[in-house]
Amino acid sequence: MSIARLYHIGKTFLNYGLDELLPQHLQPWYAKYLRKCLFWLPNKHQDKSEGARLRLALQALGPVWVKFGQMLSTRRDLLPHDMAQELAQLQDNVASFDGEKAQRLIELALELEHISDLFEHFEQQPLASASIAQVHTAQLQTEQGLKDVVVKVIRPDIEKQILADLSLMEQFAKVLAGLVSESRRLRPVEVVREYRKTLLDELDLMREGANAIQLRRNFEGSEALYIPEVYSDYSRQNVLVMERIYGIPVSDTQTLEAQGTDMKLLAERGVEVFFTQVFRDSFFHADMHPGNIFVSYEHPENPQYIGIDCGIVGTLNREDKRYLAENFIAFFNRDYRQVAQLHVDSGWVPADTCVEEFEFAIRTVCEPIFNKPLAEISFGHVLVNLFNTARRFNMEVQPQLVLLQKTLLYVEGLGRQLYPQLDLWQTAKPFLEHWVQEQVGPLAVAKKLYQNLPFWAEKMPELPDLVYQSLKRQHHQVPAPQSAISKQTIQSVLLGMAASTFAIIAGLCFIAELNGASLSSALFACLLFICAWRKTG
Ligand SMILES: Nc1ncnc2c1ncn2[C@@H]1O[C@H](COP(=O)(O)OP(=O)(O)OP(=O)(O)O)[C@@H](O)[C@H]1O
Repeated sequence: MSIARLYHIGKTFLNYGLDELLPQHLQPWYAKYLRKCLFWLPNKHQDKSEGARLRLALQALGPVWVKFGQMLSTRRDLLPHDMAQELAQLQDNVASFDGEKAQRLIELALELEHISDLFEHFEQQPLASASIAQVHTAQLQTEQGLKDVVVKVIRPDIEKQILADLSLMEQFAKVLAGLVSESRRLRPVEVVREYRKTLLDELDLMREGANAIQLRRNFEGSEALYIPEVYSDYSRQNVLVMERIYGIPVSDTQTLEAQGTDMKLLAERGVEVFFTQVFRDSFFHADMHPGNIFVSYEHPENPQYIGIDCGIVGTLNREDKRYLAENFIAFFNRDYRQVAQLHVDSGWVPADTCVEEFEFAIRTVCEPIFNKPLAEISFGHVLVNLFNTARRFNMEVQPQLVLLQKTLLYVEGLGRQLYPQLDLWQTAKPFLEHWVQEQVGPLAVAKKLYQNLPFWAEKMPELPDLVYQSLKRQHHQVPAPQSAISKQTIQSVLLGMAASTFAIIAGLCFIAELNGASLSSALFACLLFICAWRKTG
């Protein structure tokens, strides 16, 4: 750890008066004493608000801290609203690095003698430059002809810098948590650890490439979302080559309106794409800030999103998805008992939680939200409130849910910016209800049968053998008078098995939309079940 860097960080903190963010009565005496000793580092920005001072300090400390501030701005569950708003203004204003250097890095990574061995034309002047990577345009000869591509390359030596700053950040977080017990509520160590993981993931472009390929596959042929093609043969840990897209930045509402984009449809599609990613695919783009979303120039009446930068993605398991969907539905039905019960059932809060008390707490926090018209309610804020309440009842922090809530806030903000009257609940409700229905309705049963089919297909040939052996055993063991009854039982078992087979066939035909075959198989299954039942009598 560099002493000079440590001093620089401490100086910046004090010059922006960040020590004053902690109320005096919470500061231990030795911290106050130390502050007095450092008299030559006064707060030079007393005229500014706390949020503005924090924003400026992070900006002064460089990209790793700026990105940290950007991440914090999305943690509305941890920060006061005005501070989060301030931090949301943080933009990475980084100078680009030398284009020739970028070219050399690409040549080295792709083992090229010269960049022209692979690319027809490589533009040394970067198209964009961000804190971690820089993007250059080029043309690539592919099987489909000459294609416009972009080459993303990680800044040289950035990893060392990031690791050094991250370890300093971790030390600060530990000191803060140790010195001021009140600050533990903000879980500084945990927040920094989460940030570390996100940042280190972003340093691996192979990972980003793989995520983009998966998302592209999930939305193949979709009218709502397009993900550019990744040329994985030319992807390395620090270099990513992908199709160049031409689109209107989603924040440029003026151009979108000028070309006659159906803004309502565009806003609704944003919500639809998000819920599809979460509930259908369990794989969602979790870095949906406006710089990563474009809208195609084509078909403004049927607008299509284009998504880039798939470095951060989230996933949810089946149970999380189901409880989440049911939570939303219960919440919008104002069924707080159900919300509380779902939190217990899902294991998000301990099993011994008093459901009545929890229900009451949720009601207290959430009922005021319904003072607004339904169309104005934010799903993201509903989740923030729910999680904050649940945390008081010892809910463990679930990183996948935090990521989801953060993305939801982005999606909502974006949707309302495009079309202020966007009714999120009306857009999402049919989707959620349909999804829940699919999980518990007859289709779900049929699907489960379908999923278990390989197991039954494997076991089926063994069944006659098993029945035969069981008959043989009975024949040897059971005394004569009872064998007549056993025969009936066996017949009933066999009929039951045949009935089950036809029920499975009916389910499969239903999935394959062969309704006639499904109905007749179902009828036949019923008939066999009745026969089996009569045999038991
Ligand atoms: N496939 C593409 N086609 C056209 N432009 C692109 C493409 N990919 C990236 N860009 C441009 O490069 C910019 C930076 O790309 P990207 O967001 O992937 O980099 P980043 O380093 O992850 O930035 P940040 O972390 O700030 O989001 C984008 O905002 C966009 O302008």
